[in-house]
Amino acid sequence: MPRVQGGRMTTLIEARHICVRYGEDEVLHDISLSVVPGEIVTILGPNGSGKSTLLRALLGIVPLAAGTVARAPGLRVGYVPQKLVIGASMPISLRRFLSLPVRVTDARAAAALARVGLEGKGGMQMAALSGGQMQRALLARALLADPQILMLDEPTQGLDQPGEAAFYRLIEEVRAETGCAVLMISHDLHVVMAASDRVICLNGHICCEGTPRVVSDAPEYRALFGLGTRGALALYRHEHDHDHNAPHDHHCGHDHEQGRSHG
Ligand SMILES: Nc1ncnc2c1ncn2[C@@H]1O[C@H](COP(=O)(O)OP(=O)(O)OP(=O)(O)O)[C@@H](O)[C@H]1O
Repeated sequence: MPRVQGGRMTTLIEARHICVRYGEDEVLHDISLSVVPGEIVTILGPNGSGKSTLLRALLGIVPLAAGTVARAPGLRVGYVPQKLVIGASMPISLRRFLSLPVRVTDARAAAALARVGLEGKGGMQMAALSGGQMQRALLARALLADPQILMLDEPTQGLDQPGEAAFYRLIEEVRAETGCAVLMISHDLHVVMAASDRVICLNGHICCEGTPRVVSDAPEYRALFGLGTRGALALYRHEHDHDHNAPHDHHCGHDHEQGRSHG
């Protein structure tokens, strides 16, 4: 169960030894992690390493083959999916979108739009929003839940670098104002290193985790992401010096406890 100290919840979400299988494939093996109020935790990993599955397991929308996920009672989650595809054939205004699935007052909708820099844009058609505006719209809707934790699945995919940096600045502002925790998936190493309190490197299992500095110095991280400016490319090439096809016994030649800031 999430820990409670002095009447205050110290853990919002806690996964213990979770495994997820799709058919025969075990895509997540023995993952344990927790998120406490106010921290920004980023999950990094190559394509197909199970990042989205992990978020969905934490949200309770994929079944667990093993392990447990505990959420603080009544936990309010704001979920921002990777992207929302809205065809031009589905006319819906931004204002109406904000009332899906829960109707909100005009005042709350206006405040949420103002918070994400979309003041006065409620009348726009969703299909007409730019990529950056769409991500802000998704964030505005997530904020209407008054979340204790925001869960963001690669929220800046497809944005240019200034758009991406602006989006993460916005996330940090929201965290500072509301004290909500943030658990996000990102591919952008620079942003991750600048904006996260804690980084978790995932590749079916947790390869390493800790503060950005600890993780960026970890051999497991360097093997996954390469060094220096090659990093982002190495991510996709997945040059890893240990064998993930071997049984997931965590005998990867490195110490998984090293670099943990929480446990
Ligand atoms: N509903 C599903 N049914 C079967 N297999 C799935 C399903 N969803 C995901 N997978 C598989 O599980 C693995 C992990 O997928 P997941 O989307 O969690 O990875 P990811 O790290 O988020 O990838 P990406 O960076 O490409 O978004 C992949 O091999 C994927 O093909």
